[in-house]
Amino acid sequence: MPRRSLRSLRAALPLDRYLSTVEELPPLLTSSSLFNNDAPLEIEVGSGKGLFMQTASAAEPDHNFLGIEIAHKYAASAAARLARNEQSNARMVAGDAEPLFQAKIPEGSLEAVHVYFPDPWWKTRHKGRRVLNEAFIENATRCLRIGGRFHFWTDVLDYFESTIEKAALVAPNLGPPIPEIAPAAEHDLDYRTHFERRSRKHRIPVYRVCYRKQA
Ligand SMILES: C[S@@+](CC[C@H](N)C(=O)[O-])C[C@H]1O[C@@H](n2cnc3c(N)ncnc32)[C@H](O)[C@@H]1O
Repeated sequence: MPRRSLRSLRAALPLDRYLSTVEELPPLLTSSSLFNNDAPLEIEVGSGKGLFMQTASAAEPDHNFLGIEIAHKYAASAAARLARNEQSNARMVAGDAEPLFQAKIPEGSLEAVHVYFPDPWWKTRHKGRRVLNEAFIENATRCLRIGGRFHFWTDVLDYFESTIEKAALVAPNLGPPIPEIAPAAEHDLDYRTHFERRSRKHRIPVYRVCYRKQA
């Protein structure tokens, strides 16, 4: 039997509760404005097809999850996953995370920021386009509550090392980098993200770190 395309799946699902453009967002992004409650808010930057958003929001029903994905096609696909699972504690924004962290997220408000397998921008002249630049690291740290977590995983060693160096310089209050261990995966949904699944299945090393913001 032929598989249904992403497009036809999306057409059948009302995504209004799960997908917003930047223009449709409230002035400040908080649990109260987005989910009408005061549960801890976690944000994923660059959700891709949304595996993390699906599994994390199901595993932590007492937390809210906002995924920010610049590619509308992927943001809609991730939102469709959440809609299919009727995940009331998670939603997607189709847009650029950087200005949102600069202007729309209150200081000290977030439980966690997740950045998994950000685009590496391999060429030296393009590395300035990496989402984990100094300004973003500073803004994300400012938006975390004391004790809040910053997770960063990648399979690009140079990106991993330079981000750790930048964080130590511009956001010393993130504290020391704490290595994270990925659990064994028995099922395709056991990976943190689609890119993590791909890397591990191809035996490509993955570098994982978590920070906890200090007082
Ligand atoms: C390499 S993919 C990884 C996707 C997913 N995190 C995973 O691990 O499977 C990086 C994603 O980040 C998104 N992205 C890049 N820059 C972004 C930005 N400034 N704001 C939001 N999303 C961004 C890209 O569109 C892409 O979907």
